[in-house]
Amino acid sequence: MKEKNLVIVGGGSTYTLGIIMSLIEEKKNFPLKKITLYDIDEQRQEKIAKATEILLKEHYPELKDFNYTTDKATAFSNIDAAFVQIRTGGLYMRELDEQIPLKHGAIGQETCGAGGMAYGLRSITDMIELVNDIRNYSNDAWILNYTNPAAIVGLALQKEFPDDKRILNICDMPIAIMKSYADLLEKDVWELIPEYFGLNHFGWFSKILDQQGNDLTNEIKNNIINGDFLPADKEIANDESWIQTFRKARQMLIDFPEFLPNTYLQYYLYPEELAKKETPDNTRARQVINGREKRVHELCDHIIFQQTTNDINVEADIHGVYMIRAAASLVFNLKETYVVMTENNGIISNLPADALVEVPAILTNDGPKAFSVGEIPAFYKGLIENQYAYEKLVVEAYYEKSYNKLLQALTLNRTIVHAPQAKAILDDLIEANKDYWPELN
Ligand SMILES: NC(=O)c1ccc[n+]([C@@H]2O[C@H](COP(=O)([O-])OP(=O)(O)OC[C@H]3O[C@@H](n4cnc5c(N)ncnc54)[C@H](O)[C@@H]3O)[C@@H](O)[C@H]2O)c1
Ligand SMILES: O=P(O)(O)OC[C@H]1O[C@H](O[C@H]2[C@H](O)[C@@H](O)[C@@H](O)O[C@@H]2CO)[C@H](O)[C@@H](O)[C@@H]1O
Ligand SMILES: [Mn+2]
Repeated sequence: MKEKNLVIVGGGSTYTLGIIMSLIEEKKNFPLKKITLYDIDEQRQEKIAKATEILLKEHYPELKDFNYTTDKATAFSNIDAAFVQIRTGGLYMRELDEQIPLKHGAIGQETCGAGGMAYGLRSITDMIELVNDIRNYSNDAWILNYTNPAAIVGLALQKEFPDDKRILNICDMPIAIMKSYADLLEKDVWELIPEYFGLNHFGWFSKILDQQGNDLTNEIKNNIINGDFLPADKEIANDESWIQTFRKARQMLIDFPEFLPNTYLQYYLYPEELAKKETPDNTRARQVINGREKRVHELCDHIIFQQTTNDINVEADIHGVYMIRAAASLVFNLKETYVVMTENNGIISNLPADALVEVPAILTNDGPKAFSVGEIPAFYKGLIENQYAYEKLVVEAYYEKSYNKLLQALTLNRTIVHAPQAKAILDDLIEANKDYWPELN
């Protein structure tokens, strides 16, 4: 395989070091000539980049070039793939996204409900600009976007770049859940073949098969109902919030036993219960600031101080490996199957054609080729249509600068429902996001 050039956009992200470690482990699957980190925050990126430089020198000596920059021309010229992982407004704004709805009794969450809507309206402008910038310099590069809320960002990109077939919106949640299934079954996650349908952070596994075609679904369901379903990926295995989230899958399965749920459905199925559990001074953003962000920055400081990675474990994580293998399948036309987002166009036959559905697809150099799902039952169809209407209204509201459409969107969202509550949350979010959102009519 000919070596490729990769840029990681949002180089200062808490995920970059994990991606680099995963690129090291996956170098045979996705051989690289050059890695570039790009960020708008020079200082935040520098810490990660300096540690990355040492890591790569010691573990990826074959790599011909590593650099980090805030210059778009340097970052985006002559690249084959871009991983995009930005956070407009940073963790500071994430905390407000989580606290503001909570103040009004609703779920505060990074991608679900009102918090997700606020984050979506912030992300769209930057994501459109980034895609245009990348296309200015590298017209054929594959753009893997996992900037959140991926459902809303993905819909906006689909609207803005309808003819660009080299943008793939992708999320690691399905594979992270499959990793937990694999642990229950004492199998390797890559041996499992998923049948999955829905929207991003809003879907279900209808079946899990092994490589021989044996159906493992009932065994998984029994294990979840009779055992303790826990996060398995090392990144989240000891994280109390993720432990509680995975455990909630048992309740979802008892209440709705037909399909295996994405863990994010907890926010839509039990909104009042989950909102009551949240505390405004310790929402997830605060936990990430005191947890993953602190851990990653301390690790970088340690590597930079020692000028070696000799005393640390260089370990890939499921998030990084998933993005890298999916990218390799696109770039090298490997025709492997991954759960990704793609325009519906009849894949789920009783959902709108323009919905951005999350389903298994073969990743080729001509883009994702999704397997047909067919008709889905009324309960799932109803839930998805409601959620899709919310997502679509958010994107329309962004383009039309429409207060009214945002109010409609929030009122539709299952984490809110009540119009006066939606209005109060929206008014507070407008104030908090005045530096980021379009001015509404
Ligand atoms: N879809 C998924 O499965 C998935 C999984 C993990 C993370 N994510 C997403 O990845 C992103 C990064 O998460 P994080 O917690 O590491 O956040 P973070 O704040 O630590 O990192 C984001 C980085 O992006 C930079 N940035 C912001 N705007 C930018 C722009 N316009 N251009 C270039 N860089 C910019 C910031 O300076 C920061 O260094 C978030 O959107 C998060 O939701 C998605
Ligand atoms: O609350 P956070 O910031 O810890 O996580 C939010 C993200 O959660 C999912 O992704 C990952 C997680 O980020 C990562 O560390 C991994 O090891 O496990 C999680 C589940 O796969 C989600 O898919 C992302 O969209 C969220 O941003
Ligand atoms: Mn995700």
